[in-house]
Parts: sequence; C-alpha cells; structure tokens
Amino acid sequence: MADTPEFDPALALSHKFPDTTYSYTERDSALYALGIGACASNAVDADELKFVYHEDGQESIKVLPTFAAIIALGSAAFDLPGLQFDPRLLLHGQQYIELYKPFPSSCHIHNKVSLAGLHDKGKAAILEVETKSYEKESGDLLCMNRSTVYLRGAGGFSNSSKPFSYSNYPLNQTSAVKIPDSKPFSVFEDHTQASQALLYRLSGDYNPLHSDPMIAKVAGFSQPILHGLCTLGFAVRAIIKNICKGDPDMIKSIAGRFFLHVYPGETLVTEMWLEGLRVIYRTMVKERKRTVLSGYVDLRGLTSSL
Ligand SMILES: CCCCCCC[C@@H](O)CC(=O)SCCNC(=O)CCNC(=O)[C@H](O)C(C)(C)COP(=O)(O)OP(=O)(O)OC[C@H]1O[C@@H](n2cnc3c(N)ncnc32)[C@H](O)[C@@H]1OP(=O)(O)O
Repeated sequence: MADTPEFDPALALSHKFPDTTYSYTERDSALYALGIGACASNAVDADELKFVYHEDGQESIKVLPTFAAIIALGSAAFDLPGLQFDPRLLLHGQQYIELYKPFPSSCHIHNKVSLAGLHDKGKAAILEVETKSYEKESGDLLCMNRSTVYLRGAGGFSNSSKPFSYSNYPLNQTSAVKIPDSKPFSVFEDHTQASQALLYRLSGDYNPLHSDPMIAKVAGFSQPILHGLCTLGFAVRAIIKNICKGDPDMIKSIAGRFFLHVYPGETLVTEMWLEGLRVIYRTMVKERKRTVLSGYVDLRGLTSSL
C-alpha cells in the first residue's frame, strides 16, 4: 500500500486534462504497421502490403484501426493531483477503442482528454483515461480510446472501508469476456521478433520497461517486455486477416484486457469465435501456454464468404 495520505479522489475527478494535438503521415502509420508485425513473415502478403506500401492503383496506404491508440498516446498523462506512484511499476491493464470513420493516411488531430475511471484495489490503483480524437480540419470525431492503467503500489487511498470506485461509462463497454467452450472459428499463429518492442516503441511509446533491462528488473521482469498495445495490434491484425479478409474498415470497436506480459520473441496464438457481428478473441503465448490477452472486436458487417 502506498503512503498517499494526501490523495483526494474528489480532487482527482475534478482535474481538467489539457487538450493535446498529434500529427501523423503515411510514414508513421507504415512504421506502426511494421511494429505490430504486418508483412513480417511475408513481405508481399496480399492482405497486409497495403498497410506499408502503395499498391498499384491505390492512392495511399491504409491505416490499421489499432493505430487509434497511437493517436491518443500523447494524451496519456497519468499525473493526477496527489496521486503518487512509481512509473516503473505501471502496467497497461485494458484498452477500449471506438472507431467512427476510417483514418486518413495523414492527419492533424485534436485530442480531448478526461478521467473515465478511478478505482482503489488496495495493492494497486486503477486509472482510466478517455481520449476523443478529432480531425482538426473537418472537426470530425475519428475515434475514442479508453486506456486503463494498473498502478502497482498506488492503492489504499480510500477514505472509507468501502474501496473507492468510480467509472462514468456503460458496463457493456468493459473488456472482460467469457471465452466460449466451443472450438474456435479461426486460429492465427504469429511470431514476434526479439527486436519487436524496439521497433514498436518508435511509434511513440518510449516507456523504458520495453527497452531497458535494469528498469524491467525493477518492474519484476527478467527482461524488457512487449508493449500491451503491440500485443493488441497483433491480435486485431489476426482478426482483420482471418475474419475481415484484410479489410480494416470492417472494425467498429475493440476491447482487450492484458492478463500477462509477453516477452519479445515469443509466439502469439490468437483464437477467434464469431458471435453475430462480435469476434471474441483470446491470445496465448505458445511457449508458456498462457493467456496474455482477451477481449472482443465488433464488426460493421461480415464478408459474404463467412
Ligand atoms: C494510450 C495509453 C497507454 C497506456 C500506457 C501503457 C504504457 C505501456 O508502455 C505499459 C505496457 O504496455 S505494460 C505491458 C502490457 N501489460 C501487461 O503486461 C500487464 C499484464 N497483466 C498483469 O500482469 C496482471 O493482470 C496485473 C498485474 C495487471 C494484475 O494482476 P494482479 O495484481 O494479480 O491482479 P488481481 O489480484 O487478479 O486483481 C486485482 C484487481 O484488479 C483488477 N484487474 C486485474 N487485472 C486487471 C487488468 N489487466 N485490467 C484492469 N483491471 C485488472 C481485478 O479485476 C481485481 O479487481 P477486483 O478485486 O475488484 O475484481
């Protein structure tokens, strides 16, 4: 339990986050696609080349839907008044993304940030930050991200015997899913590279937990771990490939909960179940036979061949 006697949840909830901006070009979205393994095992993959290269007759490269989380990254300010925590112990717990229109291949973005949740789990504090991203030129809302961070050692701030818990969003948007007992509709196996986190970090998440062996040890890991959003990128890319037949614009929303860390170089096996327009998924590390991520992806429709 952290020594945070001055932490005042009401003060935290009234905190106004500053708006942020972000600009990207095709180069950024292509680098991101490579960071989540696009074309890693087949440089001319028919479903994935469009994310990194202009194919014949294509005006611009396509942007993957999980790039939404990169757009919101700069707004991930977790320094709330009075909340003390060791940033080296922060872990990404969950991510929820809503996509309102396909991303342009380059764009200037305006982010509006707010606190969507705050929970005292005793041994940890959970913080949920919501970011709405608008295209500057048109003013159109492009996407919404809700990032849940798990702050180990920062809990124990509740003033009453009932642990403090606040969230301002509907229960049906939580990332917890029940994995069906049935055989998966589809399974996709993919290898992360030993350098995966070093490549992924160039998209904007420079947390040294993913690159610095000493920081990783302080955080309790034998070596730097993969970014949670990189693992989520691998999982959603598997769904785009196996269920959406390579069409990223079929994705409407994405939810994922990180259960366990991934070491770069490990093999990810993503199982998918189709329930109407919802894909329930579970990603496991093959070498350790452990679930690292699960959640759901809602689709706008299904391809006729399914
Ligand atoms: C765009 C913005 C980006 C955000 C910044 C991200 C920065 C990045 O650089 C950082 C990263 O990418 S870190 C890498 C990815 N994340 C991980 O590897 C974490 C994997 N998960 C774990 O290790 C454990 O689940 C762990 C440690 C999280 C929890 O395990 P335990 O301590 O054993 O928890 P447990 O006792 O089971 O539960 C305690 C209460 O917490 C809730 N909870 C558990 N896991 C959660 C999770 N993943 N997300 C949200 N809540 C979670 C439980 O429900 C429980 O609450 P309750 O008692 O009320 O049920």
